[in-house]
Amino acid sequence: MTPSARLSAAIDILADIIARRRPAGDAIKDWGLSHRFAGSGDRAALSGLIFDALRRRASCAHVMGSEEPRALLLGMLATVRGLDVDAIAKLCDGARFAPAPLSEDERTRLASPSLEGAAPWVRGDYPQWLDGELKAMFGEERVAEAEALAARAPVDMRVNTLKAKPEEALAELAHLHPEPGQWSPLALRIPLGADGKQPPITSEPAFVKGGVEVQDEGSQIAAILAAPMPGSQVLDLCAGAGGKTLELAALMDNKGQLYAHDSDVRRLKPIHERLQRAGVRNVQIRAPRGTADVLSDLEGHMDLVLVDAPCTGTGTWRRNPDAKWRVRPGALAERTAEQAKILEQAVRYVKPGGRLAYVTCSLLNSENAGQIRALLEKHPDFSVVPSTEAVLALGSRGLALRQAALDLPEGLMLTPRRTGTDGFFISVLKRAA
Ligand SMILES: C[S@@+](CC[C@H](N)C(=O)[O-])C[C@H]1O[C@@H](n2cnc3c(N)ncnc32)[C@H](O)[C@@H]1O
Repeated sequence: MTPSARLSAAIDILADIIARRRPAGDAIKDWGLSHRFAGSGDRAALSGLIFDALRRRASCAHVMGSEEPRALLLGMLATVRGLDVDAIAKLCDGARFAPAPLSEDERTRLASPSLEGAAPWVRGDYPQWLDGELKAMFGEERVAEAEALAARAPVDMRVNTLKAKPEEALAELAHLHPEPGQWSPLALRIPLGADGKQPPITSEPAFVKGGVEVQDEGSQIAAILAAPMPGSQVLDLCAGAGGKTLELAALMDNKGQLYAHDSDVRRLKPIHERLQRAGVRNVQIRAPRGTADVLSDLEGHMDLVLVDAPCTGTGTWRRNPDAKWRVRPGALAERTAEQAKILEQAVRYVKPGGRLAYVTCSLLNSENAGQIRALLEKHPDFSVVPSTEAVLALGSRGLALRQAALDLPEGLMLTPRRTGTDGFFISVLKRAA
């Protein structure tokens, strides 16, 4: 496909995503199925165009004075990709398969794209209704935080120490130019290619053999700060596909017992194959079975309970820019109610003297510090482990992480701007002995 044809197709797909409020990945996949002539390079380029436009949807609309998919893509070419008006006009020459030529108004706007006087949610590219929540968390820094959330994310890998050493994985992936992580001793960061293209990591022998996993460095840090001890009893209450379960098992060096549960059996499905590939041997999967209480025998026995709670996912907008425009106030209310319920359940499993780690990939106060404050009010036998202590699990890099993160009385907030990771809230609590 020519660059013009790709742009034209991207406009059509973006229209579908916006009109039907559907996930971008699904729309791109469907388009690929009905346009078999497009190769993988075409699909990658289209994804890059669409995701970049979604990342900057509000500011592109402001620059172009229009919410139309064409306006969003043209605005993105000027503001994100730095194309000048002549270069954009060349792509839009009205030829077969190319977008229609630029109008006079489009030319004027693309010649001097400006965000002067735009509201914070336009400059930061987030839904207006979230402004209060983000202000509560970041105050006047919310635009800068949101701008960092609108950038592309690198690919982070975690070395699975059950199968490989960090230096071995670095050597095996050398052709992808990985760099050691800034905070997690297990992290490798792989830079993105041109157009934001990700390398096909899951086809790499290092991945297939279980030596590395794809996992954002912030997520890695969350499991490390939870500090699961080898030989201890640990419950991963919201295990999902097992991203953190695998890391907890590696941190425990396969020693002790790790229980993986999720209320949704479908979410747990991939965990079986992933545990095998990673060489994990100390996990018992406790899948839900109708109305049976599959965790009752764990009550009061856990050294550590990890709650990797369902949340709005606002911290992962770099990776899921379409999700930020789909999230609704009703979803936030639903998530906070679920979180409170899950925390209430989680405390039952923590033994006296044990710990509870609460993690979200949300930046919103009501899903993070608000939940911890409510828990502490109801359960005075729990207290927050001070961040100075919690970060020691990271070794010598811990104190630097604490300085970089937003250090709240209830826990640490990692953000793309502060720590170069996805947004994660991590609170470690201790139950009185
Ligand atoms: C953030 S995801 C977990 C991601 C996973 N820990 C990982 O690292 O890959 C949250 C999970 O919580 C699960 N969940 C929602 N409500 C729950 C509940 N009441 N009890 C247990 N799990 C629940 C969801 O099904 C979802 O898989």
